[in-house]
Amino acid sequence: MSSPLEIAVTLAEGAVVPAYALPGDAGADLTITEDVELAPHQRALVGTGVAVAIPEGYAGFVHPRSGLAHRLGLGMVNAPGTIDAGYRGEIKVNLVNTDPVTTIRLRRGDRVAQLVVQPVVRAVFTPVADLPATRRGTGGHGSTGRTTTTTEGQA
Ligand SMILES: O=c1ccn([C@H]2C[C@H](O)[C@@H](COP(=O)(O)OP(=O)(O)OP(=O)(O)O)O2)c(=O)[nH]1
Ligand SMILES: [Mg+2]
Repeated sequence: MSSPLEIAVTLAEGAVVPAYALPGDAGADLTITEDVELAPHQRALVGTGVAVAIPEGYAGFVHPRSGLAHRLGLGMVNAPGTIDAGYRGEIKVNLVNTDPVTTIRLRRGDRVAQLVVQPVVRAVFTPVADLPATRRGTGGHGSTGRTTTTTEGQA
């Protein structure tokens, strides 16, 4: 197994070091430092108390947790949130309650999101007259055909 990438972190009061719940997990869980109550469809920018120094050539991506999404309807407005290598501020999570009926109550210390660290490349964007041809061409947005789960055209 390759050795893990070391990332320096600072912690505000009540913050928890991001940690992988199990071997092989891609995301290190992030906890919040305050209690939050989200009414149906309400959103809130919530602090984790964690700041990181991600090395150049990598970025962090803050993803929702599927269990909370499934059980409570908790989502993230900007999922996945991008943590730039140069960012030294507190990682914040833009949470949203997607449930139409039930309020979500989160407690300080709850693991509400997960940080996935990935290599990233910097591109050079070069304007040209024409792009190289491909089989897909300009087709998108369902151009390869309908899926069996579509409700289009149903009464
Ligand atoms: O979920 C997120 C997303 C971003 N950030 C922080 C880290 C990131 O490096 C910085 C800027 O994020 P982004 O580039 O997505 O936001 P922007 O609206 O483009 O702001 P900026 O003009 O500061 O780049 O905000 C978070 O703490 N949480
Ligand atoms: Mg930006």
